Amino acid sequence: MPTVKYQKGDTVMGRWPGSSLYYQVKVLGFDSKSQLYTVIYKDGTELELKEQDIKNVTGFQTRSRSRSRSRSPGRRRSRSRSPARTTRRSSSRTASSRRDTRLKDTVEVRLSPVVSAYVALSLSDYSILLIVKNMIRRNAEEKLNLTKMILLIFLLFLVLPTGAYFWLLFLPAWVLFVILQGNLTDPSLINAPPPLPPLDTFWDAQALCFVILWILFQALLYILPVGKLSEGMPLRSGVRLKYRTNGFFAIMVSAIVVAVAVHQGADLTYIHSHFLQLATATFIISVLLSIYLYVRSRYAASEELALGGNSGNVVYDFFKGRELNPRIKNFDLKFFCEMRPGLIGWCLINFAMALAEMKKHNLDAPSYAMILVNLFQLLYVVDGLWNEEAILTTMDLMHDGFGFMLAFGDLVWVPFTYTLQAYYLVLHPNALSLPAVIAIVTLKLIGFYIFRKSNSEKNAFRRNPSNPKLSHLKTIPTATGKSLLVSGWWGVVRHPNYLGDLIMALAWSLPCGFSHLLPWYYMIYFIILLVHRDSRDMSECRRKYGSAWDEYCRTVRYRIIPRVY
Ligand SMILES: NC(=O)c1ccc[n+]([C@@H]2O[C@H](COP(=O)([O-])OP(=O)(O)OC[C@H]3O[C@@H](n4cnc5c(N)ncnc54)[C@H](OP(=O)(O)O)[C@@H]3O)[C@@H](O)[C@H]2O)c1
Ligand SMILES: CC(C)=CCC[C@@H](C)[C@H]1CC[C@H]2C3=C(CC[C@]12C)[C@@]1(C)CC[C@H](O)C(C)(C)[C@@H]1CC3
Repeated sequence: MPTVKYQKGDTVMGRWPGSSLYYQVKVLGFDSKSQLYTVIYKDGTELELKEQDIKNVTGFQTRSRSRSRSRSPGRRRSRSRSPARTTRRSSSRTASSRRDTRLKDTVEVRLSPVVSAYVALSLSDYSILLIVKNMIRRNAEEKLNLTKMILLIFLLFLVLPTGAYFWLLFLPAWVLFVILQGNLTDPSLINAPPPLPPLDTFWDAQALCFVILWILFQALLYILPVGKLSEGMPLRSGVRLKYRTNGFFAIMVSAIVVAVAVHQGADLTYIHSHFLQLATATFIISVLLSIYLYVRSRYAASEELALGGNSGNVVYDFFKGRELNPRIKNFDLKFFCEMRPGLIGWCLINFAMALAEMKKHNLDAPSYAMILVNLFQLLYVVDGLWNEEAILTTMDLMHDGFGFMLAFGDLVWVPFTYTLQAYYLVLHPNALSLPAVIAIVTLKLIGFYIFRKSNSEKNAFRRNPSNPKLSHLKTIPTATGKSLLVSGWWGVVRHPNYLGDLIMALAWSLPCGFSHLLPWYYMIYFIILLVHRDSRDMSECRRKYGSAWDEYCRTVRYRIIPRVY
């Protein structure tokens, strides 16, 4: 390699992809075509890095002594000494922000593609594989722990590229399954699926027109120059995109329009009687949208792509999503789909189910159970839209590509499975005593309080770390320049917002009673979703923040439920 800067066999410092951490690596070779160096970390991990992600060891040793003791992140355990190890915890914002400024020069991260054994995996999935690898080793060392092993198999299944094929088929099939179950007198999540209805019952052109009209109506409300223009978090390029956060306005206008339509004689119980056809129509739209997203992502610049979902495996990338913020002019497709048609549609469907219940059982008013489910979920959605800006600091908006998973999740999964409790109650009434109502309402309020307070605390901190209202909170500085909250809600557990969300989910299922598992589906799904998101976030944060994250985990020991998990 005569003209290249680093030679085969050189020991250099290589940037760990997606972070600002450098580890000692050995150069194995250089590919002049791709201009990438193949390097090997101490634990045997091979990666391909760009020249700009490599530095001389000498510069590092003079800058910081502790750096020389680093190991690669793949091997790092909680006690490891990694380059970004921070032992000092700062309770003063000034101290941490001073350090933040000093470290600014290490913030910019340019990723080099990972091309090796895990070619089809995203980087976060790659980190999950490393966790799984560690778990297998530890499980072999310790005694086999059944729960850990189940989690392990589940995680492996989620990250394997072949998993994408499975999920592509499973998710729509599951929506169909629960919708068909909800129509049975004796639904069951564990019995064999009911026989498929004839194919033509799935299709209804009118249902498709209604869905298209609904999406266009929401798009119109979204583009109206009403409400705040909020800034998203800085992208890798440093740019901050602007988002029209007028979700609360959108749900208010939608409510007025629906009320006027009902007053004019529109029969919303159509939604209950054509639930399957509406779901099919929305599914078709989500598939078309995902195809469009995939095709346009092929023309997107590399800095516009998410870190995951760019494996080269078409099915996997189609499923995960490649482009981070696909936009048509200022119209942000991901933000719109996540916050508008499905979310507001969820409330519309719930309301229609309440009307269907009244019609079916000749009631003057919906049952207590139906009222509770409607009000609880309405509160959840309205709160999400009122605090719409906070969504800009969540994982989906900041890190995930927009592909089938989110398009289908936002447009089909949310409105057609999150409404299952209300859908179930139409045919399966459940009488509630007053004390039961009071107990369930109390539970919901507790969950909501934890959820809202913790989300707002993190959002306020991420938007302005020097916010005087947060100056009493302890923080841990990290090598990226961002700090981590280590007291307040984020000092109780690592995901207090998930805890609040789970308590609320419990309060949503309780009104439906215990006769069937179907209305508990959301609770079960949600536990799986949040446990998975938590591990994904853990590995993502470990990769980003290195040993500062390990220190956070040592200080805040539990993930979601204090002293339990
Ligand atoms: N109903 C549903 O179907 C559903 C599904 C999923 C999620 N949710 C809800 O949506 C909300 C957002 O969830 P999310 O999954 O996006 O995760 P999140 O908890 O809002 O975001 C995780 C991110 O927060 C930052 N963070 C973590 N620990 C921190 C600390 N100690 N101090 C400061 N920042 C910290 C990290 O990002 P940075 O460090 O990069 O900022 C991390 O990646 C949650 O309330 C969740 O319950 C609802
Ligand atoms: C297809 C599958 C199984 C998964 C896709 C996940 C997707 C449905 C969720 C991922 C993030 C979720 C989310 C909300 C709704 C469901 C998701 C999009 C949320 C908009 C619900 C309202 C809340 O107030 C919120 C905090 C704004 C939520 C943000 C995350």
